[in-house]
Amino acid sequence: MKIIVLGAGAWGTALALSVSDRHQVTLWARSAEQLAALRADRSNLRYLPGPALPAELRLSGGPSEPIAEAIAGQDLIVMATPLSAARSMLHSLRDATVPVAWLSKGFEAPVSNIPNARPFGLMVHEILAQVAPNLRAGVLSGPSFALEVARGQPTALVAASDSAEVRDALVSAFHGPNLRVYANDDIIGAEVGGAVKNVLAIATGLCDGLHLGLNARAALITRGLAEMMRLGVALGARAETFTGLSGLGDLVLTATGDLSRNRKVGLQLAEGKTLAQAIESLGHVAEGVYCAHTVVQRARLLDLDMPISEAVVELLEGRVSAHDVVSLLMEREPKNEMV
Ligand SMILES: NC(=O)C1=CN([C@@H]2O[C@H](COP(=O)(O)OP(=O)(O)OC[C@H]3O[C@@H](n4cnc5c(N)ncnc54)[C@H](O)[C@@H]3O)[C@@H](O)[C@H]2O)C=CC1
Ligand SMILES: O=C(CO)COP(=O)(O)O
Repeated sequence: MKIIVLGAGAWGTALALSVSDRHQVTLWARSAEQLAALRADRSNLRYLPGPALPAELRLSGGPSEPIAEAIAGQDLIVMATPLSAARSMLHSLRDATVPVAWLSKGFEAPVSNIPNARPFGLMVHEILAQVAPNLRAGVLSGPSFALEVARGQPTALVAASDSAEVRDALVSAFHGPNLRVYANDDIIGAEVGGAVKNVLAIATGLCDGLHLGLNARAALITRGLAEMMRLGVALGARAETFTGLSGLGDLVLTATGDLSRNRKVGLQLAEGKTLAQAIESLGHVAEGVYCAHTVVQRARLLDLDMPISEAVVELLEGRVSAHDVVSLLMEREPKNEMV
């Protein structure tokens, strides 16, 4: 199979190199500088230091090879950019005739300069319906730190799409000895899980950075899962998807794993760093920072209670301090668990 991965950050690089022994894989970098560095180093020192790029992995990109040229003749196109690039990338791919998958996990920031745009941020499948309705596409999600996948450590993913052809293409492309890829037709559930777990990982990082203890962390993960499920079901997802890889699976990984950038943001805010300092020190995207506001905004429009996500927004937007977030959550009125 010929696969092109558009975007040479940590995750695109890891996924591309992990299957380059079995497929003809091209990793496409946006800028000429990034492409030159990948070619010179045969490693992605900026975004994924450590793993070498296998000799079989093809490298392309930069202005001399725009997306339209790069995707010609490919069997599968993978968008490996942050969510903020999804709209423009889907626009460039709108006439593609082969399956397309995206890896980003989040909600877009609200777009105000698009005629008839909804007044709240969208998930990628909703952007797809606006800008590329004829594309056959889906998301590849689930608990997967890039570095572990690049090292060949066992990982399970979920390929979610309403198109069986797209699900099958993703399983054929990525299922193998180190990666298990499960199919799911609940794309809403997969996208809500992937986005909300990033917001919750900021909360859990904060909790651990403040040394609140393991009881508090377990409570945050469990009540966070309830929030994720509440929003997802209200948006049209199936409840059971949230007990799967893109829900509970990715929430546990991101909330507890120190490789998580979102968790690191919470840990650094607990240390007294500013949000700008935390973002600067990462050098990678932490999607929870950019989608927390939208998660809460969409929940409010649906009249849903998401207190942990609300507390993260209060913190990120500077209205409460790290220490006050705890009282914000603990001093709430008692309520029934299963509502
Ligand atoms: N790193 C990880 O372990 C995982 C990340 N993800 C998700 O995948 C997405 C990408 O994450 P990472 O690769 O880790 O981010 P990263 O911060 O390591 O790299 C982002 C890459 O996207 C490129 N980029 C940005 N805008 C672009 C555009 N318009 N066109 C082409 N390239 C562009 C940047 O140059 C950079 O190479 C995020 O939404 C993240 O939540 C999902 C699973 C695992
Ligand atoms: O999505 C991820 C793992 O599944 C990566 O999480 P972070 O973006 O928080 O590093």
